[in-house]
Amino acid sequence: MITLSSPKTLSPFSFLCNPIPKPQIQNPKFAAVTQYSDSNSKPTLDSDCESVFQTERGLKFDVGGTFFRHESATGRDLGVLAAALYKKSEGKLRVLDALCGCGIRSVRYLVEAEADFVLANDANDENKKVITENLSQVESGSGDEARWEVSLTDANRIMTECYLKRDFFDLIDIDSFGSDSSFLRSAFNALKLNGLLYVTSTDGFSSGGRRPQQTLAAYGAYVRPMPYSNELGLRMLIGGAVREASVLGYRVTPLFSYYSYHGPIFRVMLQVNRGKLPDNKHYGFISYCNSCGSSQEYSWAELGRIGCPCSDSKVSKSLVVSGPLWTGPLHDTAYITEMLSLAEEWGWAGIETGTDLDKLLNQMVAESDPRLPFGYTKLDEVASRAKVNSPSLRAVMSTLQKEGYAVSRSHIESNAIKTNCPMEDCIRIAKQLQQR
Ligand SMILES: C[S@@+](CC[C@H](N)C(=O)[O-])C[C@H]1O[C@@H](n2cnc3c(N)ncnc32)[C@H](O)[C@@H]1O
Repeated sequence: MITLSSPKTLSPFSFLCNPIPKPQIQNPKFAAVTQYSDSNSKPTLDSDCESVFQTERGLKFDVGGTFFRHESATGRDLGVLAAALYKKSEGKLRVLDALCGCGIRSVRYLVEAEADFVLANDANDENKKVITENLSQVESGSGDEARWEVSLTDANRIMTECYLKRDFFDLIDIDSFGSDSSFLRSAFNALKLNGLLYVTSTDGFSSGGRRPQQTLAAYGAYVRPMPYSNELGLRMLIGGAVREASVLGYRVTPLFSYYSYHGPIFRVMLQVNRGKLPDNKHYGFISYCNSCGSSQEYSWAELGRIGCPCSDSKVSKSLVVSGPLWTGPLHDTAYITEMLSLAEEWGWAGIETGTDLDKLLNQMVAESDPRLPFGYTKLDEVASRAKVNSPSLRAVMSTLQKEGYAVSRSHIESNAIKTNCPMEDCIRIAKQLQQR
């Protein structure tokens, strides 16, 4: 009988109970998941293998016929900053770039974050030439000194193989199309304790609440339409990871959460440790009342009390509830502050990759004020409820501050605020501003 021992999982046999899934490749052309059972039925990618060169943060690389988006550069910047902070504090950094495309992230983790080792993996073997060429810009080393390797297999397969070899990583980057849920379990298994898992969703349609059955299947959350749908997208992504982690006896903490409307893309950096979520804290339900515009948070123990303070006869029709999902902080303030300092030290504060990183990180710090509730309030919604023109963001924020409310902008939605001011007072302020 084979006896496997694992230093970190509850059941060393969990993998044997869940054999390696059949190869599953996500088709970059249609951003949809296509399951195939043998290599002959792989989706074709129309790759003409011609070199197409791009630059990012001064690094030149070939994207050839691979899936590459310039708009994802900010997500790459944030990943590199987190990786560099990890290397600084832990002194070592081994990265698995599990769905690497052309390998741009792998190169950046090596060059900018000074990773000791990067395993660049992509299931599409047509990407091999481009990935290898790009990585060849970095000295490869050999044997125990190897700085990088390329592998061309299914992400679940490589992560499971690494786990079985007890070859763990400090950072795993899952840059998938659609939902990353199918990769989570093997990623947790292949990650070191205290390691970082950078997860993705590009599923903006689902976070809008129009496909609750799909969100239930992918993230274990029944998501309904609410005005702050893109924040719900981040919260269901974290919530899905919380659930999957707890199955294996792990606890995840979001270090930062990033939404970009290009794609759209939802990215979250999670720190993974042993333990369970205490008393389901931060993993619960959110309600929104279409009638009065107020939102509430409920733990599992409070489910029987779901209702709305406006409690008129329309409540049952007006109230929508989503969950379970992550209701805790989206960012760790101290951590983003460190990322901001590093970005400034590197001279990255500007807009070289399309987003002003300095502004973004400052907004993330501001929106992580613990006095601010989940969600954001769109000024268009306030204006429509107040029956006035949309007030200026600056004027609303300054009035709220004068009245003693906590308020910040939201990096997710440009014409929205995060505030602990109730909707009825936002409406009053919008009316007052109109009269001036
Ligand atoms: C969003 S792209 C990656 C982009 C890249 N990380 C970047 O920053 O430019 C997703 C990649 O995943 C690959 N892929 C799809 N399904 C996969 C699977 N099951 N395992 C490994 N790679 C997969 C695709 O070939 C594609 O290159």
